[in-house]
Amino acid sequence: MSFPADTIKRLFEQPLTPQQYVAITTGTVATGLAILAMLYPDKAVFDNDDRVFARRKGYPILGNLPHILQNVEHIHDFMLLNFETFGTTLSGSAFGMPKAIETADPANVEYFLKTNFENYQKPPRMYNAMDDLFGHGIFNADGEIWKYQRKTAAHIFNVKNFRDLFTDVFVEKFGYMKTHQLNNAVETGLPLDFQGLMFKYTLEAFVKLGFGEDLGALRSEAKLPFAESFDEAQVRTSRRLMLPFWKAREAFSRIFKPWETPMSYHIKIVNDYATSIVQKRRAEVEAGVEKHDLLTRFLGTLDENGQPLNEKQLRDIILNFIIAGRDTTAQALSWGMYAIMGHPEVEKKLLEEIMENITDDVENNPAKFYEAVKNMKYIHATFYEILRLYPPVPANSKYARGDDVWPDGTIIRKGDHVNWSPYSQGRLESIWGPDAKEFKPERWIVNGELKRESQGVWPVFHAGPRVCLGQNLATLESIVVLSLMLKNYQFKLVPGQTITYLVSITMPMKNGMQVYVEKR
Ligand code: HEM
Repeated sequence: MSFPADTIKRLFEQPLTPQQYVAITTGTVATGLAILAMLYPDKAVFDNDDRVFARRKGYPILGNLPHILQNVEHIHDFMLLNFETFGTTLSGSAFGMPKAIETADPANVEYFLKTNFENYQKPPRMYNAMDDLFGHGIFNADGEIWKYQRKTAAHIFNVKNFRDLFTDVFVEKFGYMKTHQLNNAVETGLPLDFQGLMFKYTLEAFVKLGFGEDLGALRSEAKLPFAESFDEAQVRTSRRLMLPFWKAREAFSRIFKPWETPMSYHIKIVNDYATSIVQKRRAEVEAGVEKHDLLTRFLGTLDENGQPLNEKQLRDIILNFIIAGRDTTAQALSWGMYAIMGHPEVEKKLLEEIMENITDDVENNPAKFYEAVKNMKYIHATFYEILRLYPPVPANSKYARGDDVWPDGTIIRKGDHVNWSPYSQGRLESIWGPDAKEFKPERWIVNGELKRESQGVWPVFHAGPRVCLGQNLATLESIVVLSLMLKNYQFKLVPGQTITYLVSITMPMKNGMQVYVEKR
């Protein structure tokens, strides 16, 4: 049977009813989706990459996006599971996200962070998502903008400062914490939030040695509004990085969830704080007050264009250094105490070493303290082991400027995103052996000597030209604090808590950690 041409013409000329319009549109979209689902049955639509990667099977059109959404609250363990199940170099594709190659292979990590450093930069997507909080500070910069900041800051981390200034600040600020929060917890018998206290301590200590200011974080009962907003802005920044379409999602939230405080509110609070520090220092410099801290150095520095730094550049520097100096070390101390409380045999060995080296005389003399720390192998081993299992920067990302081939043969193309996971690397049996998930500081001591792993095997402080500038500072601070705490107090975990991580730029405990404190 065939329709005469004038019948077909009449059918098309008739206006469609709304029902017909909906039916035709739905039919067209459904057919389109069905065709795309056939073409992309287990990966993201338009992912036409012809390279073969080990990977978790995705969903039609959406690829791995549903897996990511399902596991967003424990993404680091999900990544670990993927590496354990499918191999140490993988790639998935997720709708709305750029092509990413994920690796936990130490040789690859060392290669792209160190050997072929020039070929890898921070991902443009990351600059964008992190811009509100980090601006063009050291963590969110490459090239000349990164170089002048690294060069300027490096001057601060010299032996003289470690011996004469840093240890002094760490011991002094511990003294305050001891006579206030810790002794108070002993006397009242009430639990305290250990992580909350560590965040206050490291903030107070870093602001003092970095910017020459006594912030009063330890004096304040409540969390400072600056710290509150700084933490929230970091969590939101990490969501921007992990999930697609962040600009649309945030615009949607502003309209449909008007009760939520917007990112701009938190950014204003942190900006006001950073700007107030800069203004105060400028006034001091004008009044002829001499200081030699990090901020003073940056006030005398020229940027990549040979210009003195403006308020925005200085604000970026302050906030980047606070995250570097506060969050990472507070988390290392919190996860560290958690691990020590769960391993009395480690605590006993630590105490023996502390009692032998940190006598009362040493405890009250920062220069001697600095020297004594150098002999304490077991506490160093414990610190490395803490970072292996609980790396404060648990995952990270780069972007390939050009084609490349990795040591394991993986083909990299210009524009690929490269993700690596110190969290997974620290827990893989293929790297650390069958006891990989156990807390064993002894693995860092071989024939009585402290052993360091290569930066590829243990990238907790990054690797190559961008290796963490503060690693010795963080190690000294952590060892001073752990020594003084364990020498003076015994900590007991309040039962019934869930201790887990919060997914953020770094790896804080999600609900803090309540402990009882007793005098030793
Ligand atoms: C346990 C404590 C710490 C850990 C685990 C840690 C880890 C890291 C990591 C993984 C990076 C690379 C970040 C990236 O570019 O993606 C980094 C960079 C950096 N860290 Fe640390 N850090 C710690 C403590 C500190 C401290 C106390 C400071 C003191 C200011 C500091 C200063 C820096 C700086 C300035 C950089 C940027 C280096 C560059 O890009 O050239 N860090 N750190």
